[in-house]
Amino acid sequence: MIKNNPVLELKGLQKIFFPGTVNQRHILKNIDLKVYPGEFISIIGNNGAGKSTLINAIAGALKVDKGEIEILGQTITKTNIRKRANWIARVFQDPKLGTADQLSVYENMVLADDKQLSDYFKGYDNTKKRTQFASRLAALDMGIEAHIDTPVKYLSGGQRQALSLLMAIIRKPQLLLLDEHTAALDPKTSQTVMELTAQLIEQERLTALMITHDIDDALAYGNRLIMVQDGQIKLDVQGAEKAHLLKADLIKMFAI
Ligand SMILES: Nc1ncnc2c1ncn2[C@@H]1O[C@H](COP(=O)(O)OP(=O)(O)OP(=O)(O)O)[C@@H](O)[C@H]1O
Repeated sequence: MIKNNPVLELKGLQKIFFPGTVNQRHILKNIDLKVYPGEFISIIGNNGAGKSTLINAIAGALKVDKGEIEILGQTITKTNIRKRANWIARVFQDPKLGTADQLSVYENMVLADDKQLSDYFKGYDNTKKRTQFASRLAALDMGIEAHIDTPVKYLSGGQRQALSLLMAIIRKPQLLLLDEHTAALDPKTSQTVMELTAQLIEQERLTALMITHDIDDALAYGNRLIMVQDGQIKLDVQGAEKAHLLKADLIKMFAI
């Protein structure tokens, strides 16, 4: 099968914290990875394995010491986090991080959709945009559309995380990074947001990397699974191989 060009390519990524000191820690050890359009990759691994460091490096929140990062064949290793936001969107574990507390749901969505930001504040009739946003909120089926003018701080954690997700994808990013984005939610809400995530990724044909500690979710969702151990990719499976993976086998691998 001929594959498209990768959306993301990591070449020999290395990160060492506190180099040259007694606290030196080699966290990313020569990571090579190609991520193709439409892939939805779960990333699992022990605490401290380097998963968030990897995501931070891709998003531009952290500088790497060695290696290259490419998006759609363009090297972005030295591109700052703001510019990378043109291609990369992110949803964090804490629902509070993806939205602005004091602003309404509508205002938050305006900021996320900031291409026409000036239009919104020039007093234009934004009825069309409001209707569009309301219908996208209604599609989430989390009751947020009824609160479109409510400050986000009054939403539940699940509603807020669903809104963060919608805001992250509103401009169709080339790459969506999900950093344990359901971990702070109760089990039922976590499952609702997880299903919503999978649905949106499929509908919008997004490419996504999702860190999770939930092995069941890592197995049930996405079409590829990566295990990071001690700063290296220890397992990388997709398709039928992923579908046949057993939870017990993965748990055994954690112990190695
Ligand atoms: N900015 C930093 N400065 C120094 N050390 C850091 C920094 N960020 C992460 N580390 C260390 O790097 C190691 C890997 O952290 P990282 O957050 O990437 O792990 P993780 O796999 O995401 O773990 P978890 O599942 O617990 O979130 C940890 O030991 C952490 O303390």
